[in-house]
This record gives sequence, C-alpha cells and structure tokens, in this order.
Amino acid sequence: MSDKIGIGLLGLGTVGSGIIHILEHHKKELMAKTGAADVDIRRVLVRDLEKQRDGHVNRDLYTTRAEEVLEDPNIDLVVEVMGGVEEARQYIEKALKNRKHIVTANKDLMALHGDELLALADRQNCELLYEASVAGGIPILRSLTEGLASDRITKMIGIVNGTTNYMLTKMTQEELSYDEALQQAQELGFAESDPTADVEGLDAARKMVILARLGFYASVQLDEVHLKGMTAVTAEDIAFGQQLGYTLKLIGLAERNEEGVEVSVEPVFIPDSHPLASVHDEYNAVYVYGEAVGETMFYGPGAGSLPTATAVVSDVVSVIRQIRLGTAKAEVNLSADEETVLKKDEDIYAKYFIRLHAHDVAGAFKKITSVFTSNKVSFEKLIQLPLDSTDLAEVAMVTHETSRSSLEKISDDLASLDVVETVKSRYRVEGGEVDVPEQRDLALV
Ligand SMILES: NC(=O)C1=CN([C@@H]2O[C@H](COP(=O)(O)OP(=O)(O)OC[C@H]3O[C@@H](n4cnc5c(N)ncnc54)[C@H](OP(=O)(O)O)[C@@H]3O)[C@@H](O)[C@H]2O)C=CC1
Ligand SMILES: N[C@@H](CC=O)C(=O)O
Ligand code: NA
Repeated sequence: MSDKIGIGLLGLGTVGSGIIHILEHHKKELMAKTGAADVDIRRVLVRDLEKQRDGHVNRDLYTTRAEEVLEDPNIDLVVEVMGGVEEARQYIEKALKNRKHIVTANKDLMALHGDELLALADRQNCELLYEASVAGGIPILRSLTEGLASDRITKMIGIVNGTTNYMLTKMTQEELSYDEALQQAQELGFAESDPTADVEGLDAARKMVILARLGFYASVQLDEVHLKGMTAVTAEDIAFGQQLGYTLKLIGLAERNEEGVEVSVEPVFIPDSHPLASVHDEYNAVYVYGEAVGETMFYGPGAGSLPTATAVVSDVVSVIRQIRLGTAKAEVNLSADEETVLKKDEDIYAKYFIRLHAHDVAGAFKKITSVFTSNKVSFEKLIQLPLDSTDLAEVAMVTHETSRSSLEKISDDLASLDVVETVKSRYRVEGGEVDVPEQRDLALV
C-alpha cells in the first residue's frame, strides 16, 4: 500500500466540511501522528451537486452515485457523515465487504446496528470507529475503552445532546422561548436534520445505548431506554428549580448493579453546585463512576462542525496507524453481551421533585402528606409558595429515594385528591442535596 491513504467521504454538510478544514489546516500534525502517511480525499458523495459549499474540495470529486465511493479500489477508508439509518447501513456494509475501513459519526446507526456492523468489520479485518457519535469532540469512547479499560464502570451520567443543552441554557440565562432557542441551535449546526430527535431525547438515548455497550458490555435496545424529552419543559419549571438551587438538564443515565442495568434519558434537576450544572450551551459532559477510579468527568463541545470533525479525524488517524502496523481489525470484544438484564421499575430508585397546585384550604396539607405516608415515601424538602390572585398554592417537594413505580402511584394518588388542582410537573433529582429551607412558608394546614 502506498503512503497515501485514499479517503471516500459520504456527506459534506456541517461535519463533512469540518473534516475538510482539519485535513487542510492540520496537515503537519496529521503527518507526524500517522507516521508520515498523507491522506487524499478521492471521492465525495453528496445529494445536490449544484449546492454552493465552503472549503477547497475539487468539485470534480463530487458524486451522487454511492458506488463511485464504495467500489473505488483507490479508496482505503470510507468516512460516513451523511446521517440517516438505512442508506448509511447499506453503504457501510458494502464498503466493509469491499474491505474498506470505516469511520462514522452516526449514532442512529451505531445504536441500532452497531453489533452487527462491528461483527462484519471484524470478519473483514477492517476497522470501524465511531468516536464522533457520542458527545461530539469529547474522546469519551476512547476513554472508556482505553483510559478506563482496567476499571469496572458502574454508572454514567451525561449531558450528551448539544442542542437541548444549548436550548436549556438560553431559556434559563437569556429567557429565550423554546422556539427561539431551537432555531438558534439549528442555525449553529448543532441540531439533527430532524430536530425532534434532539428535543424528544432520542438522540441522547442513542448515545446512551452506545455508552452502555462500551461501559458495561450491555445490550440495551433503543426502545428499552426510559425516555422523556424536553418538549414538556416550561420556563416555569426552570425558574422554580432555580429558586430551589437546582439546574434543569436533559440527562442520560446508565447504571448497573446486581439487579441489572438501567438506561434513561429525561430532564433532571441537578444541584447548582454539581459540576454537570455548569455545563452550558452546546457543551456536553459525561460523569463516569468506576469502582476503582471513583468519579471522573469528561467535558467538551458536544456538537458543531469542527469539534465533531476533530473526533472523526482522530479516528482516521487511528485507522491509518493500524493500517500501517498491519493490525487493523474491529474491536469485537466491545460489542454487547447478549444476556443483559434490565432493571424493573420497582428496582429503579431515585429522588424526585414534584410540583403541584393545591387549593389553599384547611386540611389540604394533611391530605397531601398522607399520600406520601400511605406509599411509605418520605420527603427531604417541602416548600410552599402562594400563587398570585388565586386561592391556589404552589407546593413542591423533593422525595427521599423511591422507586419509579412508587412515584407513578404517588402522582396518581395526588392527582385524585380533591385539594389538588393539578400535578404540574415531576422530575428526577440526581447529584446530591441542595440547601433548601425546609417546609418554608406553610400556609396549608
Ligand atoms: N452536526 C453535529 O454537530 C453532529 C453531527 N453528528 C452526526 O454526523 C452526521 C452528519 O451530520 P451533519 O453534518 O450535521 O449533517 P448535514 O445535514 O449538515 O450533512 C449531511 C451531508 O450528507 C449528504 N447526504 C445526506 N443524505 C444523503 C444521501 N442519501 N445521499 C447523498 N448524500 C447525502 C448531504 O448532501 P447535500 O449537502 O448535498 O445536502 C450533506 O452534505 C449525522 O449522522 C449526525 O448525527 C454527530 C455529532 C455532531
Ligand atoms: N444533534 C446532536 C449533534 C451531535 O451529536 C446534538 O445536538 O448533540
Ligand atoms: Na466523542
């Protein structure tokens, strides 16, 4: 093989153009790190040949015919940054069958078909790397598989979607509306082509499936992730949390213990003092608990052209090194364990924040607290604030640890009380306690 490595690029959008930028501007570093192997972009698959694009790609390289990339014998490595599942899967399979190495940023694909693609890559003696698929520019997959290879990971809590973190930051700090914040995230290139995947939590769920596979060797299917996006989050919830010393974040959580594995994505209240609460804008962070190492946090930009492209090109460097050493092969030992047991709702324990509107009448407080007593759940904090110009009071509590099934029962029981007008919201609470004055301003008796 010549020292020039031929690359075929599938896609030249936000991430693809970042890849071109890095290959052009970091040539010297890349040459040094790959042992003087030069890379040469030999074909670029796009959808629209006429589109005006930034960067210096020779337009003659553009094609709309995938075979011109997948079957070109001068292409050693295919970089897939086009997105989507079915076409991308077919293209990657075809490229692997033609003995081409793969680097992809596609979490949708790796969450759904990662196991089978890794097995195929292994059979073909090809590399298949996907660092950019989780938490953009943070080298989290490499940290789990290499840096923490000797440890037993028990829990990962992460902000793994840049779009929603950007939106929550702007809604909290600049009081932007949900729609304004989403539009900005789209304009900045953070959002998926269909942003419902971001705001409904599916993008984060895909990333957590990948993290659970690498961290725990767990085979968790997407539909087994407990999933709640941020579409129902209101400015009121955010403001209420702020008053109590909490920051609301869309959190991906993966945990394992003797009862099994749990993977969830949902808006969670984090104490302001917790490091995850200071992760703003499109930044991501993954907090990893290892039995031996204790707690570590990986932080960095989770979306955007250059940060994501950094991860892609670093994977390209890894592949080139393996090609030069003659050791290229997918790491199948990183594919999932078939016997993953999922925890049941009654075994999933957490603290919860519950906010409700109650009628400010005699006996209301007793009825509300009796729901908790009868469900054998106590609370850590309880506060009440009057609501302007109504006979209603706003009551919020943070429970002690309780199971997810018991939370459902408590919510139903509260909603059925005559003194409760509405259960406004409930959020999981993670990351320790905050110093909230207990039972403040209790008007309900
Ligand atoms: N944006 C980000 O911050 C991050 C993105 N990712 C992932 O990276 C991948 C790419 O994302 P991004 O760059 O933002 O996406 P874009 O929509 O900006 O770019 C997609 C590119 O792929 C081309 N393309 C899409 N479908 C086809 C097709 N069927 N045939 C030929 N060409 C096609 C498009 O062509 P044309 O230009 O002609 O329309 C475009 O150049 C996705 O998997 C995404 O999830 C991962 C981490 C972060
Ligand atoms: N849409 C994703 C892009 C990176 O994975 C996000 O916002 O995090
Ligand atoms: Na990454």
